Order: sequence, then structure tokens, then C-alpha cells
Amino acid sequence: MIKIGLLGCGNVGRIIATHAESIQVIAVFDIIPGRAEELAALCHARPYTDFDAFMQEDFSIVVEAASVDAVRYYGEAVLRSGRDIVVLSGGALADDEFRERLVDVAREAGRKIRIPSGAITGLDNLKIGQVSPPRQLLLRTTKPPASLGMTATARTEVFKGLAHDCIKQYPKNINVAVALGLAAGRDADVELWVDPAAERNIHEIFVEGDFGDIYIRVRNVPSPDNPSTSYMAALSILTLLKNLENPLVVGT
Ligand SMILES: NC(=O)C1=CN([C@@H]2O[C@H](COP(=O)(O)OP(=O)(O)OC[C@H]3O[C@@H](n4cnc5c(N)ncnc54)[C@H](OP(=O)(O)O)[C@@H]3O)[C@@H](O)[C@H]2O)C=CC1
Ligand SMILES: O=C([O-])CC(=O)C(=O)O
Repeated sequence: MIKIGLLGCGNVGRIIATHAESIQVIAVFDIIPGRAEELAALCHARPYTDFDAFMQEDFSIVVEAASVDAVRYYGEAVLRSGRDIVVLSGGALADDEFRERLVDVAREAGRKIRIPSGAITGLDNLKIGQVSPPRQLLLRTTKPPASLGMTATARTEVFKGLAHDCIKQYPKNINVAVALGLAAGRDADVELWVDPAAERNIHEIFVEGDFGDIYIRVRNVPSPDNPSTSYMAALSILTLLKNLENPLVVGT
């Protein structure tokens, strides 16, 4: 069974801890002591609020479900310790300098940085963009206003521009756009909308290239404890972990 260290004991952390069937959560880390203790009790792990102490535990992979800042603070140390890292807050990698350094560290350490598909689908074959760059790569995301901590009486566009700029303004809401760009090999265009009539987090992906064109619409159920995070994101991590040691690899 894969032994994991869980970095972040919020909404996604809780779902992972309560569905840990093909994995063993050894240790959990959060800046808030009560959250770490509560989650540790759920999955019989040990709780930590001190990162260095957390890293002394016996796990082979760290699952980050915390924040863009957490990836920046701890990503390098995880890789240098000889562990892989699953990064859900992939927005951290929108910063070219940081991403290149992290990839260099991973290469030197012989480890992997794994970006799950998270709250969208289609990342597998969007990687064809690395071979044949797409002419269009657009993510249109629509969320209930409360997800972004705002109120609105009508459908409103709150951001239009590039993913690497959008993530600076909305680090808890648009990690998906950065993942999309990392897969396709170019920064994605983003439209971020709030809609008081929206009951789901909707991600629409538009791609056009030499291969033809793609339209994907994902209508995600918000997570029980954090409406800005779709439930699919936690399922995506659980699936990634379940397949880590499977010799049969499906998808590009
Ligand atoms: N790529 C994708 O498709 C998706 C990415 N995400 C991202 O995944 C992450 C986790 O989501 P979710 O579980 O819903 O978020 P939550 O806010 O519910 O949980 C995150 C937890 O991590 C803690 N935390 C934040 N920063 C640090 C840090 N530096 N060190 C230790 N603990 C920290 C938070 O504490 P505090 O509350 O005090 O900040 C909180 O307890 C978010 O960044 C989210 O944006 C989510 C969905 C999809
Ligand atoms: O990408 C993110 O940060 C979160 C998101 O949009 C979702 O969960 O639907």
C-alpha cells in the first residue's frame, strides 16, 4: 500500500482521508493544529503543524491539497527529501522561474511532480499541444459568486486574460487553467464569470489546432466544505494514487 503524507487538512484533505482505501495516510500537516488533529483521527495518521517534523515520517509521496503558497514554501524540500509530490494547487507552477527550479530539483533528485487533472477532464490528449501547438486554448469558468467571496445580481465577467495573471488574483479558484496550460504547452486564455444562477462550478474548454477542434463542458458539483473546489478534484487525486503502481497506464 502506498504511504502518503497529506499536506493540507481542509476540504480535499478530508475527502482523501475518509476514502483512503488503497492508500495509507501516515501523517497529515496543516498550519491549523485543530484541523490536523481532526483529520489524523479520521485516518489513524499522525498530525503535524511543524513541517520539518512531518517530513521525518515514513511516507513515499506527499499529496499537496493546501494552497499555491504551500507549494512554493514546501515543494522543493519534499523533492529534495527523495519523495514525489502530487500538486493540486498547480497555480504555483504558473511562475516560470519557480516551475523551472522545481523541475530541476525533481530531475536532480530523480523524483516526479504530479499534477492531477483536478476539476477538469481532457488533460490527457490536450498534451498533443506539446507536439502540435493549438491556435486556440480557452477556459471559460463560471462559478456561483459565493465561491469567489463576492455577491452579484447578474452574470458578470470578473477576469479576462491569461491564466498566469488570473491565478495571481484568484489563487483558490483557477488552478485548473494553469494545469490546462501545462498540459497543452502554452498559457491558456481565461474568462472567469460569476453567475448567481449557477449551482455548479462550470468549466468550458475550447481548443482548436491542426487536429481539429474540441469543446468540453464540465459541470462540477461543489465540495461539501468548500464551494470553490469541485468534488471531482478530490476524486481525481484518489484516482491518481490508486493507479500509481498499476502497470496498465490508460490515456496519453
Ligand atoms: N487543480 C485543480 O483542479 C484544483 C485545485 N484546487 C486547489 O487545491 C487546494 C486545496 O483545496 P481545498 O481542500 O478545497 O482547500 P481548503 O482551503 O479547504 O483546505 C486547504 C487547507 O490547507 C491549509 N493551508 C493553506 N496553506 C497552507 C500552508 N502554507 N501550510 C499548511 N497548510 C496550509 C488551509 O489553511 P487555511 O484555511 O488557514 O488557509 C486549509 O486548512 C486549494 O489551493 C485549491 O485552490 C482545488 C480544486 C481543484
Ligand atoms: O482550479 C481551482 O482552483 C478550483 C476549481 O476551479 C474547481 O475546483 O472547480
